[in-house]
Amino acid sequence: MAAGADSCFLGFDFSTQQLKVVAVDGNLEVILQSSVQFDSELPEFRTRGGVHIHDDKLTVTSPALMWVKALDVLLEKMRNTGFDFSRVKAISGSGQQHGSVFWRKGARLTLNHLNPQKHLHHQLQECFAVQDSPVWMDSSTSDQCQCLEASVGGAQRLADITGSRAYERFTGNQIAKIYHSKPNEFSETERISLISSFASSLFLGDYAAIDYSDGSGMNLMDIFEKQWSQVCLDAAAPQLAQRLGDLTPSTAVLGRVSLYYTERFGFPDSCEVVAFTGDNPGSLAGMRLQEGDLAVSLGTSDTVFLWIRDPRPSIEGHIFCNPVDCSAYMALICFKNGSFTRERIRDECAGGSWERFSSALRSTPMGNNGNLGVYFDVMEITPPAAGVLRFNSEGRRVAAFEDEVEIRALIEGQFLAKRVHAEKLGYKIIAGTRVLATGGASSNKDILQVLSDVFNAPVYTIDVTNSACLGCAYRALHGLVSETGASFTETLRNAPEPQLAVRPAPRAQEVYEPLMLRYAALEDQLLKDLL
Ligand SMILES: Nc1ncnc2c1ncn2[C@@H]1O[C@H](COP(=O)(O)OP(=O)(O)O)[C@@H](O)[C@H]1O
Ligand SMILES: O=C(CO)[C@@H](O)[C@H](O)COP(=O)(O)O
Repeated sequence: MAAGADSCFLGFDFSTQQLKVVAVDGNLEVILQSSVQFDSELPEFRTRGGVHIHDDKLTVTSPALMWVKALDVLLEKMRNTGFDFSRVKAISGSGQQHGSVFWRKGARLTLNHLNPQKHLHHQLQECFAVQDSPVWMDSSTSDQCQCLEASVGGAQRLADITGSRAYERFTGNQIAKIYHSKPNEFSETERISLISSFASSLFLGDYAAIDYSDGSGMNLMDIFEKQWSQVCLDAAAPQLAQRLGDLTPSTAVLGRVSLYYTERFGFPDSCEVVAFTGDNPGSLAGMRLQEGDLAVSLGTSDTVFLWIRDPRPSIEGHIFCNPVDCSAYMALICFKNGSFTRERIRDECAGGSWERFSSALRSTPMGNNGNLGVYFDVMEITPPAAGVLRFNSEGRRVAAFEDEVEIRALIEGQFLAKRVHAEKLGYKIIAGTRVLATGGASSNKDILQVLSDVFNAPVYTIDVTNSACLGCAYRALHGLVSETGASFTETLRNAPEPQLAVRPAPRAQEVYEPLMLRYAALEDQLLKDLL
């Protein structure tokens, strides 16, 4: 696409631990990256890792106002670096998936009349019927999940409609919980947004539609018809369709930025807002995933995802509508024990240093001399189990490993799980397979080496660890031309290609093939023991 070099596109990501932004110019070069860490830069909200874990250890929320204030701070940071907002032709963005924002009656009017002289968080503080938004780490809605599956005819039937069986963190089940446990707040709610559509609403100055791709993570949308499933809506709460508003293609232009941004920051009044989406769909765009590639995101959560044409929903994993091609889909598997578990082991076994953590990986052999572990500090999503288990080379359970062995056992266990579950979904590693890695931990080459060895495939990365932001800057650009039929791939053909980061070691296949079988058997045993 011929976008002038002096034009610019912004991609925001409202993720679990921070708000981030990437700006690319018309030549697709990254010209700015910035972020606001919730814990350290907005300490007044008292989050740890961006969230509040409640006393039941199952309910996990974040204050909706924290995300608003983070946007105030981020835009001011950008202005202070001299960023020229008048160049911005379009913006888009993403949010951690599944989380929900409950707007109070009257909030739309406030959004429509934002005063450019004041901060957003001052104007929107009364706008949330539920102050603490449920987020993806919540696993408190097992009852609602059972109820939803029963009302549509079972887990597989629900997956056939929505792309996933019922999952605790999925928005429909979270809405059902709020409807039953906070009836007053629910009746005060005029609109329910995903975090992605909440964020685009802030820029539009009006309620923004939920896009097909992030909408697929709600257990409420028919992913084939691309509309709300009435039977699912009815199972969650009454009159839900009007509270959710319309769905929209992920490539749609929703409208122009509100006057608030043109007057306060100097955005041009022609600046378009392209539908925001989920952070994993955003990453698919940022890494410009091709069919056959496997993406591994090592953010707060770990995820594995693929581009697929012919979706066959099952009771494990998720199918989402594809964010850049309306006729395609993406498959995703999510692991909750990702970065926080790596940080715990880093603190306990490497004195809090990633460098020492890495050096332990370098000094221990592939296969860890047969020592293997499962590290589910909190109830895992894939598979639904909790606990930390360690086994020595004879398959006997042991209470502890030495520090270096523990570090390798954690990382090998995490990646063996990813390969085992990707293969369960039908994915086969073949010659030519590329593993594309992203997220905070993808900056660690020693972690990537283990990933490459376990998958016996080369691992590629892009320059920007936050591929969701980059992908959304790309999506902003593509949104401007998508109505002409221009494909995302064609529009972004000149964007930088992912670069080879590491190759598998020669004996990797020989070492990890048997370990995969051992790991799969171990997980099966863990699940049987729980029954
Ligand atoms: N050198 C490193 N090695 C391993 N993990 C790292 C390293 N640097 C950062 N991380 C991890 O990256 C995580 C943040 O990843 P990020 O993708 O930014 O998260 P999110 O988008 O979910 O907010 C941190 O929690 C941290 O554990
Ligand atoms: O629940 C899921 C995906 O289904 C998570 O992947 C969230 O989308 C959180 O993302 P990060 O903040 O970890 O990137």
